[in-house]
Amino acid sequence: MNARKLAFEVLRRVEEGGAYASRALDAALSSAGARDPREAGLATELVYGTLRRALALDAALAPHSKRPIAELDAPARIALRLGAFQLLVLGTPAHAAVGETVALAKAVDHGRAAGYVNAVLRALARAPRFPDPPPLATDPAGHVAAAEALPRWIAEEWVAWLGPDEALALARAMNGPAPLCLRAVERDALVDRLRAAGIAAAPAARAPGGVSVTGASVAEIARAAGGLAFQVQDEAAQLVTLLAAGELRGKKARVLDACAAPGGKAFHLAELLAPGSEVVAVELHPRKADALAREAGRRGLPAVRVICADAAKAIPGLEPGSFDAVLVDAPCAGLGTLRRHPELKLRRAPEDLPRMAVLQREIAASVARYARAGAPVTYSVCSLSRAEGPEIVRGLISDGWRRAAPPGGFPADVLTADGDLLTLPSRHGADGFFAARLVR
Ligand SMILES: C[S@@+](CC[C@H](N)C(=O)[O-])C[C@H]1O[C@@H](n2cnc3c(N)ncnc32)[C@H](O)[C@@H]1O
Repeated sequence: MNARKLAFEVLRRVEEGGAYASRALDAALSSAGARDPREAGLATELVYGTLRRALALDAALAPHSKRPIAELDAPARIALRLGAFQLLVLGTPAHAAVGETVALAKAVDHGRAAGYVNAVLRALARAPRFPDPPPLATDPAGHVAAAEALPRWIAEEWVAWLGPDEALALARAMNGPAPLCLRAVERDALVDRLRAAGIAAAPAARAPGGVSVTGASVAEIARAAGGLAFQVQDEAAQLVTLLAAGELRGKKARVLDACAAPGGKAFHLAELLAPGSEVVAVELHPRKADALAREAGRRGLPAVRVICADAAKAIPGLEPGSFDAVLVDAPCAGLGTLRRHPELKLRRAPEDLPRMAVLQREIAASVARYARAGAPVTYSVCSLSRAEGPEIVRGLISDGWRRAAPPGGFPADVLTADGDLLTLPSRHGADGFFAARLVR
């Protein structure tokens, strides 16, 4: 396996085919078969690093390119970014970074782009540097954007919401590796088994079912778990479910999960409730709804009942006022997950936020009718923007909802002054989530 070639092909699938980087990389690594772990590690670093740093790499390449990097054909742009990442971040010697990248470009488009890639990379190799960011004090968003290769509109949003220092720390954390966290009903037994197999595992800091693992793949964990059930799920996602379930933990209850696939929170809810409970998992897309139902069956969770429906409208078969809790884990821009999905930096646009907010507001307002009087409705997103978080809550409050107290013992360090959940990779290590628990 050639790590650079594999990374180049994965990056093309991401940019030209709209694939998720994590899925395209996993698929490419497994179809490359028996592999050298060092080459797999390099391929992973090249894919994630190039996507995370793409905007800064483009800025470094720009003075050496007659045409704007964004306007080049995708294979040339990807080759240039890959080469620049090796020169500027990995410190790869120029002959290898340039020569091997040009060889990749030669293999596509009858080698038309190779000469251009060669000339631009050679020029960069003579003066290998990123442009200096403007000072944080005078241009905070410009600094955050340039220093951490973040689109300026996201930097502006985070600076306005969280302040320049937190925005900078957050943008930096989004360029780091994402932790691996699991959820298990038999958490302590799982930690013991993983440790016995030589895997570094520890109880997560806040979620009672959470296990933090370092240095092992999911396949290695599954082998070491020896049949103990677990699910890969970030700690912040676990906290959202705990907020939604609240005092219902261990009790028989009916809970509605209005945006449910792939099912992490629905399965967690089913595990938290007493036997005889029901978790109605609603999902818009038929293929995702089918996969969710199959996975619930595979996990032996009969409490999960899947309905394929649009949660922004009346849901067939459901009685208003009939649920003890409602969770709205709404579709969102995903800005809290840039560590795991760095391609979102390039794929998202400012107009996504108001567009998502309209949908989020519609879904939340529509499904709230299914909560019985006094039952909590928890609204959550794995995104970090005011439009998708606090402003949605403000709208619901103006419609007559009020904030409910978080469940007893809920970790205080993930709660804002208003009592909403806000997790930041920079502060909590977990993914970026916003959630609010409301009642009427
Ligand atoms: C953030 S994801 C949910 C993640 C899920 N709760 C979990 O923990 O695994 C949002 C889901 O809502 C679905 N969705 C989008 N629009 C919807 C709608 N109008 N009604 C129901 N589901 C919708 C998406 O297909 C996606 O699967």
